[in-house]
Amino acid sequence: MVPSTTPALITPGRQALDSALHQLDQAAGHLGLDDGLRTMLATPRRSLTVSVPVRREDGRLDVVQGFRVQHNVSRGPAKGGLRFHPGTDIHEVTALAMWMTWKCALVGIPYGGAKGGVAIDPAGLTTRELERMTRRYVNEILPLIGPEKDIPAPDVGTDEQTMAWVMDTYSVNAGYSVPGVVTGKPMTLGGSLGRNGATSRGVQIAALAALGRSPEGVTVAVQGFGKVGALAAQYLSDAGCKVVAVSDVTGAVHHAGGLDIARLRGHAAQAGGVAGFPQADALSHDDLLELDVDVLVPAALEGVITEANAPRIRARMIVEGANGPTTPEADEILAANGTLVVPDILANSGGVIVSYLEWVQNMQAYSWSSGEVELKLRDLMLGAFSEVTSLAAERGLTLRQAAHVIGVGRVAEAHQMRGLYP
Ligand SMILES: NC(=O)C1=CN([C@@H]2O[C@H](COP(=O)(O)OP(=O)(O)OC[C@H]3O[C@@H](n4cnc5c(N)ncnc54)[C@H](OP(=O)(O)O)[C@@H]3O)[C@@H](O)[C@H]2O)C=CC1
Ligand SMILES: O=C(O)CCC(=O)C(=O)O
Repeated sequence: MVPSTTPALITPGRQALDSALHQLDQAAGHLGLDDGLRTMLATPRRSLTVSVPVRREDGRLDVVQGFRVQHNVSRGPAKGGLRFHPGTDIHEVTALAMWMTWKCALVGIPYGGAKGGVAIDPAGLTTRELERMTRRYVNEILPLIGPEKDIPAPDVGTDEQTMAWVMDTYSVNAGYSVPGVVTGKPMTLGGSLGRNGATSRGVQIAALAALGRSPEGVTVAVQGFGKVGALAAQYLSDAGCKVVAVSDVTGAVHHAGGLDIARLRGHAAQAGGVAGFPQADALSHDDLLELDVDVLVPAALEGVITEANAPRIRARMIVEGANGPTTPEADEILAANGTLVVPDILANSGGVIVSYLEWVQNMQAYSWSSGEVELKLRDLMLGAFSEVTSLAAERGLTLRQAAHVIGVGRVAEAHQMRGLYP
């Protein structure tokens, strides 16, 4: 079922899609789904590629590609983030949209899966250029999105300011304010308490649940120090773990006695990255992934744990803050070596869970306290965690296989009940 690809055409995005299709194929096998339904689940429902003109401050006109893929809408409106990254392509966005479908089904929120992206480096644009580009991209995907159709949110390279521009562009076209069209918004535009740190809080909840013992002194390495990685490091450190290493594009830093994460966040904000943090030694990007730690949290991009480095991974547990950081070949090696992998669609589901809570608040024009949001987040995540670990134990599956069997199974059931599948 995994389509064959010419080696010369294999981009990181294509590799991510191949991984997602492989995981679907395995789950479909466990569920005994027939070929027609498998093909339906492997195929995005809607897939849009757009050209986005970007007028630069010096008058130049660049044209970049943008995408929005709705992988599945059988359980509700499509939901998923917007990624601004130079390496983004249609394959990557399709893979990320497919993972959103299984993630929403796994944690039991009434959404399908989507993802969007623009192949651009936001750090290379001025704020005005970024705003113009975002608004133009949103205008291009306008027919697809809406609070009852498809609701974007932040991902790599986007933030609450981006979401504010999405909300405004959509609202200007509608003629009235539509806060429910996007989540991860600033509080002043209808954002939810707790959304900023939600993915990281979820990573902490998943890691502590998987550890099943006191976090005191548990050693952690975190790859990626953006929205997810920095706060995951903070929350794990707050819980008593010793975060010994973190990295971002500027480099990796290590301190065996434990990094002061609050100080490191201050340094990264000032210096533009973690490199050069005075209370730590420099480390290579590759070495960070191979440190002898209790917990490794990949929180950057896909395909960083592969068959090449998996045999050298010494972490006892991997908690996937990122989407798709581990390839299927690496998964097999890690399973054989006894490394527990808490899979992305479970470990990083805190973000979309609180996005759902934000959307529910928007649709009711009502707001919940941070305590209420946190309680609902914990309930949904721990409920899914317990279902995944029980099924894994019962059927002798890895946590990723069990999570996919549950997520894919729920979507397949929705198709069958609706009769969309003849
Ligand atoms: N934001 C969210 O709510 C959710 C995000 N995710 C996933 O989490 C991951 C991170 O997203 P998010 O934190 O939002 O993105 P950000 O853009 O906020 O941060 C990405 C981070 O990754 C770093 N990075 C990129 N490449 C490398 C590399 N090769 N080695 C080390 N660090 C690297 C970046 O470094 P630098 O800053 O120096 O560029 C940055 O610190 C993605 O996989 C995303 O899909 C999953 C669920 C929800
Ligand atoms: O919050 C959301 O809606 C989606 C977050 C996201 O893109 C993800 O979970 O990968």
